Amino acid sequence: MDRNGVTEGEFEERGMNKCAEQVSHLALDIGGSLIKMVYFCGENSGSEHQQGILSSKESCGLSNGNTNCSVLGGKLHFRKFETSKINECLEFMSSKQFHRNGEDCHGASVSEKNIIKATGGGAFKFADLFKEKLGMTLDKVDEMNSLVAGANFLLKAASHEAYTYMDGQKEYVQIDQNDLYPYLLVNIGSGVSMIKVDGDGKFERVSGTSVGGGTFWGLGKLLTKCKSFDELLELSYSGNNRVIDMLVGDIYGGMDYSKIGLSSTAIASSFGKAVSEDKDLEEYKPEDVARSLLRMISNNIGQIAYLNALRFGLKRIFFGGFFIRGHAYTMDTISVAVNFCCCNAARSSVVREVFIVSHECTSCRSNHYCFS
Ligand SMILES: Nc1ncnc2c1ncn2[C@@H]1O[C@H](COP(=O)(O)OP(=O)(O)O)[C@@H](O)[C@H]1O
Ligand SMILES: CC(C)(COP(=O)(O)O)[C@@H](O)C(=O)NCCC(=O)O
Repeated sequence: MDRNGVTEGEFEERGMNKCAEQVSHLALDIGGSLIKMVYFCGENSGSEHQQGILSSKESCGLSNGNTNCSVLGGKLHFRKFETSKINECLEFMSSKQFHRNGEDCHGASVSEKNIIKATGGGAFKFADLFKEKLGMTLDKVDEMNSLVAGANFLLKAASHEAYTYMDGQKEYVQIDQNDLYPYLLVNIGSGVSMIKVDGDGKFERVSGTSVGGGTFWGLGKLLTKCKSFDELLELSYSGNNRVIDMLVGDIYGGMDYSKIGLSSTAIASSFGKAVSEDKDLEEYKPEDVARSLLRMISNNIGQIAYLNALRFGLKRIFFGGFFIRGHAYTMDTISVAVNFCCCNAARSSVVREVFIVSHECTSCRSNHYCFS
């Protein structure tokens, strides 16, 4: 896309340079697969964003009477880096001189400015590296606490943040703040955590599974030779899982097993066809393998989530984490898995609503949130 003769990459780059002096908040989530970075970049005075919803004090989180901050509006920028390429993240931070930012807002000492909030396992693993390379100290924040606080905040403060996804239809839901709790939060990252949330700061991690986003990407990489996660996702769009999965109909001669509520098209055994067919991996199309894998993992997560909702009598499940990435087929499979379990449960279903929490800016659909 071209904006006034400036390509998108340049646009972002120029914006970044412009805001190098104006970054007022910076925080990191260093997970098993990805580093997620967020920073707030204020707009110059006189810009069209003057009417920003963040006042100078609010945007800087100040309560000490310091009104030096000139930020009136701006953007929350989100960036991601692969955790295995942490040096790219360090180089980015260094090139943007993040460790020198904040004077305008905080009037803080150099040592105070060099402390940044960080969550995820990497906040522990890489603390020394950040100190050594950038002179920054990571102020570690517990990842479950952050996850729940973030989900509660988004669900309450941002409209159009959660949506249901069924049969290709994305439907944003209006959350009644007085009827939010309890809910099950399913975070699909490298692994999967399932958390029962009862209120602000009131939660319990009730379950999880190691078969998560890392499994999809790891197995997918080995089986398809894809070089990137996006390539693997793209591939799964065009695949047909029925080529490799063993369906109920394959076992029952094309018929449903209606007595126990299984249709002929239901997957009886993921990758099961590969057992009876005398084929090597190379004889299967990578797109079919990718599709089977995505269905297997998404189904499994959906089913475990459903069982945990049933276990605690929860009527809502929210799914989040970078595995989903707004990918239609992933969301559809998760929704179908939950509904499949509901329909097949012996007693009446408890789960009534399945929501996917979005990751994008709800106003411009890009990877930053706009405050204007
Ligand atoms: N660009 C990407 N590179 C690698 N993994 C990605 C990417 N986009 C989405 N993913 C998926 O997201 C998962 C990581 O999700 P995330 O919520 O960031 O977890 P973590 O905190 O463990 O890194 C990966 O395991 C992979 O399945
Ligand atoms: C250890 C973790 C909390 C780390 O979070 P992540 O980086 O995967 O987002 C997560 O990977 C997890 O909950 N794994 C599942 C472990 C299990 O319940 O079997």
